[in-house]
Amino acid sequence: MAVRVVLVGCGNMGYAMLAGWLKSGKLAPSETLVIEPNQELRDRAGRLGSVVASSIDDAAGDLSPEIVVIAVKPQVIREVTAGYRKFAGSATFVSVAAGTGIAAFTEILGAGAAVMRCMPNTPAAIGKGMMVVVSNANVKEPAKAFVGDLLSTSGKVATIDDESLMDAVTAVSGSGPAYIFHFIECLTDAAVAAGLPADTARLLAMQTVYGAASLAAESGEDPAVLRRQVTSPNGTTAAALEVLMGQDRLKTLVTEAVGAAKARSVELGK
Ligand SMILES: NC(=O)C1=CN([C@@H]2O[C@H](COP(=O)(O)OP(=O)(O)OC[C@H]3O[C@@H](n4cnc5c(N)ncnc54)[C@H](O)[C@@H]3O)[C@@H](O)[C@H]2O)C=CC1
Ligand SMILES: O=C(O)[C@@H]1CCC=N1
Repeated sequence: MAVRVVLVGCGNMGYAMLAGWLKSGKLAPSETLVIEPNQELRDRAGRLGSVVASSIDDAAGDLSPEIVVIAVKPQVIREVTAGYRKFAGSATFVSVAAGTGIAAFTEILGAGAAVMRCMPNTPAAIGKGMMVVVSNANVKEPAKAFVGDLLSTSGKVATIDDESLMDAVTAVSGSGPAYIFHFIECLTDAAVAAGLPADTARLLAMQTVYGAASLAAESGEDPAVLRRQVTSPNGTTAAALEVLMGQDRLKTLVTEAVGAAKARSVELGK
C-alpha cells in the first residue's frame, strides 16, 4: 500500500499518536512511514508494522504522502522540516511541536504550504488524548477532514481559529498529564506516610484519580458539585480541603504552574 502519512520523529508523542492511528484501523501500518534516527525507537515503530527509515533520504520508493507529521523537539524543528520541503506542494504538514508557530513552517516550506498545528497529549496512546488543532488558510477541506479523522482515533479533537491561544492550550492539555501524574505520585507518597503498604498506596492513588476523572467526564456534572458530594460537614474531606483550598493554596500553585508552562511555550516560539 502507498504511504499516506509520514511521521517524522517517533519519540514519546510520535509513538503515542502512531499507536492510536494503527489501533483504530483507519490507517494500515504499511500506509505509514516513520522517520526516526534512534534505532531502538525505530524498531519499536517497526513492530507496529510501520515502514521505517532513519532518514527521509534512506526511505525507499517514490513517495507522495498526503500528510507529513512533524514530531521532533522544537529545538531542531527548523532544520528537520527543511528536509521535507519537496513535499510542500502536495502534502499537508501537521506539527505537534510546542511553541513553534505556523509562520515558522511557511518560512521554511514556502508561503503556499498547507500547515496545521496540533497540540496533542500522551494519553493519545490509549485513545484518551486531547488534541487541539489550528490550520492556515492553505489547508484544503479533504486534508483537514482526514487529519481530524485520524486525530479523533486518539481521543477528543477541538479546533481553534486563533493560533495565539496555542501557548495556553499547551500549558493546560499538552503538559497537563504530567501535572496529574505528579499528583498521583504525591498521593501515593502521602498514603505511604499515612501507613499504607507501597503497592496498596499506589493502587488507591491511581484508581482514585481514574475514578474521579471518569465520574467528572461521564456525569457531565460540575466538578464543584461532585466535590461537595464527597464532603460531609465537619468530616474527613473537609479537613483535607481546608489544607488544599485554604488561602487558595492549590489554585495559586496550579495557576502559577500553568503560567510558567505558557511562558515557556512563548519562549520556544521565538
Ligand atoms: N511529550 C509530550 O507529552 C508532548 C510533546 N509535544 C511535542 O512533541 C514533540 C516531540 O516531543 P517528544 O515526543 O516528547 O520528544 P522525544 O524526544 O521523545 O521525540 C522526538 C524524537 O525525534 C527524533 N528525531 C530527532 N531528529 C530527528 C530527525 N532529523 N528526523 C526524525 N526524527 C528525529 C528523536 O530521535 C526522538 O525520538 C515536541 O516538539 C513537543 O513539543 C506535544 C505535546 C505533548
Ligand atoms: O514539555 C514539553 O515541552 C512538551 C509540550 C507539551 C508537553 N510536552
